[in-house]
Amino acid sequence: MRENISETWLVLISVILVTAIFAKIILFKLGKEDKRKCRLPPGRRGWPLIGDSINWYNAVASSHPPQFVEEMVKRYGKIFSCSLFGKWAVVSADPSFNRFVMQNEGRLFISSYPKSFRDLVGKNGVITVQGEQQRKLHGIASNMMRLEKLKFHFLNDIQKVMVQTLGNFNNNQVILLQDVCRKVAIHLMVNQLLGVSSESQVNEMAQLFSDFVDGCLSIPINIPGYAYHTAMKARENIISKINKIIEEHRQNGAPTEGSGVLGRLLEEESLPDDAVADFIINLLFAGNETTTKTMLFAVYFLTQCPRAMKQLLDEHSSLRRDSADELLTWQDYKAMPFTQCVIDETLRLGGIAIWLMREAKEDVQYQAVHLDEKVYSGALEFNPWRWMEHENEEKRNWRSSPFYAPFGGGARFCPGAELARLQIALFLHYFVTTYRNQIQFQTLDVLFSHHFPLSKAILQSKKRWQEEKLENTQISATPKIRNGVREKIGLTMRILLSNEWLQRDLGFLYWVADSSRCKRLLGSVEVTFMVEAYAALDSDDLLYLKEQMEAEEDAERLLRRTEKRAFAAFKISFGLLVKLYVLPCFPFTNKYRAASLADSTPASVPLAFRVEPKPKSGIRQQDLLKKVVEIKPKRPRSDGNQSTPASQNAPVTTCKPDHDPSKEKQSFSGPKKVEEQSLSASKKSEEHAPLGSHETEAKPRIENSGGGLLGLAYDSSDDE
Ligand code: HEM
Repeated sequence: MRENISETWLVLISVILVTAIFAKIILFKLGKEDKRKCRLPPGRRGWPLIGDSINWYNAVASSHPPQFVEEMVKRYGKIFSCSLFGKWAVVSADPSFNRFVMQNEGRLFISSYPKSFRDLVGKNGVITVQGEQQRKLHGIASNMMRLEKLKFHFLNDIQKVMVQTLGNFNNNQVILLQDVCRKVAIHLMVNQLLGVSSESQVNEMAQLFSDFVDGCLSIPINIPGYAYHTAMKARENIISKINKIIEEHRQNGAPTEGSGVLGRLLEEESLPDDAVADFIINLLFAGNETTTKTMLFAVYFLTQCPRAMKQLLDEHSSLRRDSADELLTWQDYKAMPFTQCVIDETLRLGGIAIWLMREAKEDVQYQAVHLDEKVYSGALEFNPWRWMEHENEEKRNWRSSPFYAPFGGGARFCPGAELARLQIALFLHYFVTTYRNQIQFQTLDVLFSHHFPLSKAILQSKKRWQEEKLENTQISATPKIRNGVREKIGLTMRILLSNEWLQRDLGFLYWVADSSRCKRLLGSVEVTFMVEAYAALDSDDLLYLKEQMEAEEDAERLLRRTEKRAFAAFKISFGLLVKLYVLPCFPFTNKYRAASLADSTPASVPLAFRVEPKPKSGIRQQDLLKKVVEIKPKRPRSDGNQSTPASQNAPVTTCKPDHDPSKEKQSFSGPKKVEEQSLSASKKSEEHAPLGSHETEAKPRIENSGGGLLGLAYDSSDDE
């Protein structure tokens, strides 16, 4: 009996609990639980506690960050409310309201950051302080980096660092573009903030700065092994170095030149030591990642848009000094109008500072106006020429325009804006003029590793790329992206045969990296051409092969068998390589020796081709190759293994007319044709699109959508 009673109670309690939970869910969903809702703009509460946090996060981590906001704007209007990370938030995509919020900093709204972040960047820095103190520090920062000071204190130093850092990259190395930009930006920071210039000191500080910056955007777990912990340690070390410099400065007086922002701060201002250290660390945080990303995105967009690249190169070639050691002058910097358009367009489309947080009873402000089609026609295209249009003159004023605010506004307007623009312009100058041959005719494969830390496999692959001393063949890799999901890597191989470069697509392989879910999935394997067979054969072999191929069907059978074997060899040789999703991108000197394929994979090499050389016949090698490769390529499989877009993300950025993947898919008709195809596309667009013109065929197009902070992508030839 007792047992029965307690069971009934248990059931009753469970029913009450479940009902309460459901009631809570329903109330949350109806938005009735929180009375404040009626004071908020239209919107929704979403799921209890979680609200829209997952949707928000998925969008921000995807290749199209504004996606969530776009959807909400469609439903509720440009200012809406939602629940993010357990708090009510107001999100604004309205230019005028955004401006109002920025102008009312400190009055109606305040900038706010989590405690873990404040602990790291320092409680006394310009970013973290409020009110009078913020105004004071902001004034100092703006004064230190204002336009008139740049020509005296920064112009030459930036160039020296640039020349030195870029010069340290060896042409025979495969270097990731993001590594280049990161290194340049960090070295600039060390030099300009601390005035340090000796190589060993710069390297030591660069490592500390780099550890610090990594931790700023990481999960705040202060336990050894975590990036945040490493960053806290780096912060301590940076502070002790700064204190040492302060001490030296007090003992020896200011150095005559090159004392950096720190030296000038000590000379001109009277801040307490701990405030000096936090001031420097705040600048480091605010200036480093933003500048790195802008450099990276600028080169990425340019490589997707040969017409813009050409115009930029022309502009900079006309500035090139007689002697390589001669530095650019301030007049040179002022004579870069197109470069300024490229910078503006990169800042607009790249979404570097994609959202700014303000607290006013837990409000969030979001800026999505840069990609608003109503404000910018062809908003998702990289179109630097738009900034030359008369109608955009007003809009372009990045200090006051409500439609273009890459550096924020109001009391927290970026004090480093002019400096950043100078750095990026000079970076573009030295980058494109130094590496023009590598980048002029090649697509630079830039890959963004924001989402994932470099895995061991990637590092191994990178090492392998660097170690291989490959001749006669160049390989480039391109990520294939569909619906915002990085699906696989496409490899293109160029082989030097009889002084002519043949170019073939090797197929797309292996790992699917689902950027929104941070997962790696195994994709299908396809090889469409027997390129490896070219590599393993010399022209005599090919002639012999031709003789062997009397009957069409025999030839086809033989080729199919060879293709299979060649692919097996390819798989072994490149198995590791193709798992890259951080790409070798620059300079384009990866080489592959034909023999190395055979050497490394003796069991799988197509033995049928290992024949005695025959005397040369009059048949032209390229006709023969044409014949060989015109055998119908394997069609890509469309079975369940084929990688499918796992996310609902909108597709991503690409520049269409200059890179037409459909051409790559055409049957191969001789090396010249391939070269012509790739060159004529860019040539045509150059010829038919004069400066400032906007014919659609010449204008680089960003397909579907894009421009997010966290990812950009490429056309997928699979889509056809
Ligand atoms: C392309 C590069 C850059 C972009 C896109 C950028 C963007 C921004 C934006 C949007 C803000 C406003 C943040 C807010 O309102 O909460 C800001 C603030 C700031 N930026 Fe930049 N920035 C860049 C480069 C730099 C550089 C090179 C420095 C200095 C070395 C710098 C130093 C600062 C500082 C100190 C603040 C905080 C100002 C304050 O809170 O009073 N930035 N930046």
